[in-house]
Amino acid sequence: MKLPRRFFQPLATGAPAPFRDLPVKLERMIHFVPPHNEKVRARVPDLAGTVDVVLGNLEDAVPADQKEAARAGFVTMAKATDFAATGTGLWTRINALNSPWILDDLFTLVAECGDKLDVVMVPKVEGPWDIHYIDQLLAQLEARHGVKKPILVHAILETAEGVANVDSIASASPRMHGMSLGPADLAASRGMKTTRVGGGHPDYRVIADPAGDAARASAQQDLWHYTIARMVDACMANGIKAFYGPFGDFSDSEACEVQFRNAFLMGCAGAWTLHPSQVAIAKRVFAPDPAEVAFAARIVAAMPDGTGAVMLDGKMQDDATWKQAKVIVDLAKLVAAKDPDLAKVYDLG
Ligand SMILES: CCC(=O)SCCNC(=O)CCNC(=O)[C@H](O)C(C)(C)COP(=O)(O)OP(=O)(O)OC[C@H]1O[C@@H](n2cnc3c(N)ncnc32)[C@H](O)[C@@H]1OP(=O)(O)O
Ligand SMILES: O=CC(=O)O
Ligand SMILES: [Mg+2]
Repeated sequence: MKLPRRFFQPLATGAPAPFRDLPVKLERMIHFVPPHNEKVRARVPDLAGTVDVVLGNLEDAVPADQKEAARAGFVTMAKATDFAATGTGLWTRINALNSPWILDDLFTLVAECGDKLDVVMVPKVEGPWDIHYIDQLLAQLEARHGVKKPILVHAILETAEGVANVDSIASASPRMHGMSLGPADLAASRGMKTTRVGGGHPDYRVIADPAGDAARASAQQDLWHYTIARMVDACMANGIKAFYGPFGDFSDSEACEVQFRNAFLMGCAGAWTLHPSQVAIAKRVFAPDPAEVAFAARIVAAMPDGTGAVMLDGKMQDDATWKQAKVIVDLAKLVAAKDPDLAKVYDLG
């Protein structure tokens, strides 16, 4: 373990110092773009103003013979749009550490557009050693190319070993931005018997005891509850953000919304959107409900210094519920700063 006083030191001479605190950003959706697909890439300048994060994906879903085209497409895409001007994050998902592409991914992207790149998403992270490797390499590349602000790292939680090491991944480096659940790779890694990408499964249920001839009540359970809870705890304990990942059935927007909402209620900041139709769902879900915001604002106003006990509509409020209310009001303010329509609805002054 590194000494605490060395934790925030740059890992290469000339690399920017790591952030002490993460930049505060609204990241309701991480929108995946296939950069080798010229048609989709052409939509990025318009897309940039409508999503919180544009991610150019270099890993799974990019055919092996198009990895180089995806990398080049990402560089073109990064240079063509001023993402910072629209308040949109620019991320990439690099190839896995054991793949033949990762070195060229990082060498090319940091050299060509390191100053525009906010976050590198790292797939199939197994433990803190993977983050340490990327951390050191990024520091060397930042130093070589004179990158001014540190590029953050986001891990995908998508292997059984990664879940076993989730706490030490979350605390591995000050470069950690957060973590996303990757239900597809995780299902495979765990030997789960499903071909779905996220969401529920009709066969994962509990049933009531037999009671004569009456039909036994039965309810579907949430396959992802345990992992999302572990991920949220690991992230929040380390001051970083948790995200739900992909929902693969684009035809079932209702189920996508339920999966996103469960993640939101559990503490996630956002989710991946793989298709334009999922962007509106993420915007709807990852912004607090106006009635909840109004009630939270009343709690904050009723306890100006956040201490004591008061009654509101028959419900007891104290220091703990004040903190709950603060989470909602702070998020509403962040959303309102970006969304004038919701700013009017929230009416937080
Ligand atoms: C499962 C584990 C994981 O790793 S998930 C992450 C990896 N997967 C991805 O990144 C997939 C990202 N999405 C895509 O590549 C496309 O959405 C795929 C799946 C190929 C489907 O595209 P397509 O067949 O064109 O769908 P469509 O006809 O319904 O599209 C309608 C219009 O929207 C466009 N579109 C599609 N996807 C995106 C996107 N991600 N971002 C921006 N635009 C997108 C299409 O080009 C199409 O445009 P137009 O109306 O023809 O002009
Ligand atoms: O990369 C995402 C996943 O679900 O696998
Ligand atoms: Mg994956």
